[in-house]
Amino acid sequence: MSALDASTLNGRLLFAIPKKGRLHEKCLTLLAGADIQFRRPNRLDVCLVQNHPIALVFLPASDIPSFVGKGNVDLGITGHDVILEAQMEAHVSETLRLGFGKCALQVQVPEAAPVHSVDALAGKRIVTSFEVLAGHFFADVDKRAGIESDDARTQIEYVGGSVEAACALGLADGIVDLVESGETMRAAGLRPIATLLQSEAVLIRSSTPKHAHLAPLIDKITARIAGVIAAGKYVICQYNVRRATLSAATAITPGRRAPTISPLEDPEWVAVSSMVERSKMADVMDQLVSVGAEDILIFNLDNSRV
Ligand SMILES: Nc1ncnc2c1ncn2[C@@H]1O[C@H](COP(=O)(O)OP(=O)(O)OP(=O)(O)O)[C@@H](O)[C@H]1O
Ligand SMILES: O=P(O)(O)OC[C@H]1O[C@H](OP(=O)(O)OP(=O)(O)O)[C@H](O)[C@@H]1O
Ligand SMILES: [Mg+2]
Repeated sequence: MSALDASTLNGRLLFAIPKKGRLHEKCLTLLAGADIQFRRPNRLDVCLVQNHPIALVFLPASDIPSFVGKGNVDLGITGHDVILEAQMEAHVSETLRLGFGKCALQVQVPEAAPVHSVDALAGKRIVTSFEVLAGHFFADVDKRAGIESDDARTQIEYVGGSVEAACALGLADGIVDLVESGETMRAAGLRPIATLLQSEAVLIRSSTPKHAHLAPLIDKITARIAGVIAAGKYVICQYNVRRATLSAATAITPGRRAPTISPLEDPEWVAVSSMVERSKMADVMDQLVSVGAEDILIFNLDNSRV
């Protein structure tokens, strides 16, 4: 493939995808589920989609909010946390929560430190990749502590990664970093003392789009991605139940709109089919058994439009 230039991209919807890190692989799975076909030549961060007038732009997750917010890129996937850090929440609309990349931004201190609330960190040194959010948070802490002189304020220092090493290296009294399983935090001998925010991956578009003609394609891609996400979130639960206990069973599986009820050859029995949240599936099956349902089956969904 020849090198890309601006004319090749002309008229195409630009869709930003995290080029590395925790969100990258999950985004590729989503694109495949939405049938967005592309071949990414080695090292190239822009590539054309074969079956839609779209170009994918592979960028660091933290740069995506400003590209979309300023309207250079039409659509993007990134973390809610980095939208707030980039101060782009007024410039992008978060149109879909994607259910992955879930984590919390927390203040952490060494296990053994005699620090039990953030107020004890007023005027101390904080290392983070989230200097804007940490700056606002500790400005409030300083205010509560009555710190007014610039010299006495909590110092916020930016690092690009491996934030958890800062305390052990003697660079910080505390850090502000993301926590998912807590494994990194515990391995670094740290414990959380406050949570700034919860985050997950989101689909975003510009609040002031530059390319009005792309709106229908943006809506179509959004609907496809929503379908893939819903297919992962729900299962189909099918079972047989006596007509006499049907209402008790359908109260357990009301479905999204209503359960499908089909007659069986035996007039005393019916088959019920209903969408159930995957996370509630085991509980729902237990409850169905307790009201006399039989032959309970669970089916995965490959895709959906719900
Ligand atoms: N441990 C985690 N679990 C879940 N989501 C996470 C985790 N760490 C980061 N994220 C989410 O992923 C986004 C991108 O962070 P990540 O650290 O993966 O990117 P990066 O810094 O570009 O990559 P890398 O750290 O590999 O250089 C974050 O803004 C956050 O929303
Ligand atoms: O609670 P856990 O499941 O352990 O996840 C949290 C870790 O994940 C991220 O690091 P990443 O993998 O992006 O490495 P980095 O520090 O080099 O950015 C984050 O900065 C934490 O260090
Ligand atoms: Mg990282």
